[in-house]
Amino acid sequence: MTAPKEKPIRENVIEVRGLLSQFGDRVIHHDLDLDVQRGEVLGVVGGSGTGKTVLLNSIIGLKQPEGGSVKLFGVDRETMTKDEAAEVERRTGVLFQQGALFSALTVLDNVASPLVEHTTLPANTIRELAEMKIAMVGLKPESHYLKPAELSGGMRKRVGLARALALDPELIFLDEPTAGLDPIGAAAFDQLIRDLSDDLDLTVFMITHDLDSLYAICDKVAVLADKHVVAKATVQELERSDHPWIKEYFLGPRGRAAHKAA
Ligand SMILES: Nc1ncnc2c1ncn2[C@@H]1O[C@H](COP(=O)(O)OP(=O)(O)OP(=O)(O)O)[C@@H](O)[C@H]1O
Repeated sequence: MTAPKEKPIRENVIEVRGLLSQFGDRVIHHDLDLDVQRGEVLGVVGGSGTGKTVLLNSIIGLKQPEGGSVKLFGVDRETMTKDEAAEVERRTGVLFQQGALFSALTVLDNVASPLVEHTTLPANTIRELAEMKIAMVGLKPESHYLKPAELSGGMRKRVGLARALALDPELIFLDEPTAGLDPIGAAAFDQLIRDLSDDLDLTVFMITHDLDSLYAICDKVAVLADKHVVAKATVQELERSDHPWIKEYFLGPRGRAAHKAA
């Protein structure tokens, strides 16, 4: 596996400032700041229920923040026009935790669906583009006419990734992409994400509990605790942190095992 290389600092693709997220009286995020630079593979970690998915949803616009601001590609979510929102959506891909594939559609039609929705391309071009994305994530043409129920968990993740890549996004969001995969499948999926980021200059926002993924492919890791991002740094820097949760996470038995394997 190729270790992440040091990259020059580039413009922010995601810029979150003073985010406040609540459900009723329950505060999930308070004064949360986060920057993600172009081309960066960012791992997002934190204890269960710390609000990683809520953060993802707030950035992609599925949850309206109660305060603060979220900018994508330099455009503020709150004031963006309908056209700007459509443009941001076109430049962004999302792989949800459960894959969120359409169960009634074949692999090919699942991957083609964003192209059907967002472009006016002729059907044969859409089909060719979908076939290319399916090949790009390492699936064979035999998978084209299978339905999601006929796929393994790893294949389903790959189809979800192919669909997230359908519109050639510059930024993708992945919610626990390797959850449920065996270690070999997870390592292969990690490598695929790293290669895509390197080859396509893709910015990746990846929620994960998988320490191996952090060591193998992430340029930086953002840690969610105490309702905000308490650190954003390389894993090597985080290993030296004094924050109790970070210490426990990286220097506990699983962290040490991942460190040794990296
Ligand atoms: N629609 C909702 N209504 C009310 N509370 C919600 C809603 N969605 C999330 N929450 C709450 O927000 C908190 C953060 O949830 P979130 O799913 O973001 O956690 P997470 O860090 O992704 O957790 P995990 O690692 O277990 O997936 C949780 O306490 C959850 O119960």
